[in-house]
Amino acid sequence: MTKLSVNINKIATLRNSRGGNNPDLVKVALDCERFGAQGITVHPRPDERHIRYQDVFDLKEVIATEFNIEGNCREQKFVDLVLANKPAQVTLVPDALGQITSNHGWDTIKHQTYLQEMVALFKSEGIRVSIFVDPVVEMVEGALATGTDRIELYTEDYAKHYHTDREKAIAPYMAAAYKAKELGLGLNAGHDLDLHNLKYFAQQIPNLLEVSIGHALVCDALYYGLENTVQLYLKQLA
Ligand SMILES: CC(=O)[C@@H](O)[C@H](O)COP(=O)(O)O
Ligand SMILES: NCC(=O)COP(=O)(O)O
Repeated sequence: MTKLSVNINKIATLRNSRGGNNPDLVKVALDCERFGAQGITVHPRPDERHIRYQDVFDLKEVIATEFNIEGNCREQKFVDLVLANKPAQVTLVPDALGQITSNHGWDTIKHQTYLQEMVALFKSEGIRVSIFVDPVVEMVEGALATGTDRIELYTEDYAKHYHTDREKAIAPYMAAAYKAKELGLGLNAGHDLDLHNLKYFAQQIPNLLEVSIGHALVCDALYYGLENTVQLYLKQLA
């Protein structure tokens, strides 16, 4: 079964817009768990525009499901944060400073030696590692050589083209997923997955262990409420 990890970045964005603690990020995380989510994802960025570094410590105290921290390991502050909190999983994402949102995966061939070092560091602390990659077979093969446990397929392109030609949109993801399966790499996916495109993705990618979903899920919660929305997403994965 594919696990749903709710990315709560956008809850932090809303909270930060007024400087207080409404909505309460920790409460929302606990409610997502209570409503059935099997994991919580955060992606702290260096400017702390949504998730603050302190949020990670606060969440780690209380989260009972799988805690996934995403970010760029080129920033020492991120590495220190992950090592101090020892989440179930760290997802390595190669974002530039000030980037609005993630827009590409790692080049696992060019940065292989560096990634090997980072993967070994996190794994030596008992943290499962996932590397964010584009749906390109060579990048999956390169990921294997880093020693990573999993890869996360960057799904923006799939989401963008789903409504025009979903067979064509899913094709590179299926090729990457089958390569990961053949190589024994675990498979996650995320970015712009939503209530329209999720079911087909999960049906076509049978070895999908986890999806992390934030932006669309939080938008849907405005209309359906958080509990219904988490349930609706879980239903797409059933
Ligand atoms: C790695 C990934 O695709 C997501 O974590 C996405 O980057 C969310 O980050 P923002 O909420 O800052 O857009
Ligand atoms: N790893 C992807 C993620 O956590 C959520 O991305 P999005 O649903 O906010 O696009």
